[in-house]
Amino acid sequence: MNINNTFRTRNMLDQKFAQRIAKQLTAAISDKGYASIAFSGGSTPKGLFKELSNKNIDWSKVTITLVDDRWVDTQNTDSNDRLLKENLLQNYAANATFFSLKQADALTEQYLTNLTDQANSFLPLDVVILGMGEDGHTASIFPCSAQVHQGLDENADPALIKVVPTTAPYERVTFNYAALIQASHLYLHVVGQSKQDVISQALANDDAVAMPIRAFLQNEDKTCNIFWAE
Ligand SMILES: O=C(O)[C@H](O)[C@@H](O)[C@H](O)[C@H](O)COP(=O)(O)O
Repeated sequence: MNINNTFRTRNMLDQKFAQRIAKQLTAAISDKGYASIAFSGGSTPKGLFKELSNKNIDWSKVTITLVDDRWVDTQNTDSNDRLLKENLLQNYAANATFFSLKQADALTEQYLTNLTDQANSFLPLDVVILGMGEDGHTASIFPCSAQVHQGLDENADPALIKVVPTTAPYERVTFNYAALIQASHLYLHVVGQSKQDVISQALANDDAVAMPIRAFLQNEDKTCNIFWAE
């Protein structure tokens, strides 16, 4: 099931979304003593990051990570790691623990096994914020990649996997569907009319391999909250 939260402006969306997330992280901390959240990269979430960084919650109890990252140096302007450090891990949120997906130079199976083992210390995530490309990819589960079935496998163990898209640059590291769908609070954050049209296309049939976002929007047991502004 999907709940649509539509806003007149991106700034209003960012403000309301940051309030909602801060409340849910605080509730998780009071419930179990800690909280974990995974953000998407790309251009959409920058305003949200800035709003959230100024929320005065107990960030020292929060682990922040990414749903995916490009396998580039963390100083590269295309690095989601860099995007998060420059825009979210500032102000109050600087006190959070950041779990980077780029912790080595070589992207090997052993690295991914070790990274998954480390991530298991904070899985399942309390909050996951997905983005979406025009092709219906989400995280780095790309329809064009040879790893799309692996990424969408609902029977897989929650894991971080390697994906090599053919329609986007860089090798990627991404949490798989099995890890992301376990989130207590699942969101899709998109802006602009073209993304709204992609969502309509995604809801028109159930072929998740063609549009991986479908696996999240059409999961019968998990509500996906769509936050959208023009
Ligand atoms: O690393 C990434 O690029 C993201 O995690 C990816 O899934 C992103 O959310 C979409 O591609 C939307 O990107 P925009 O916000 O730039 O449209």
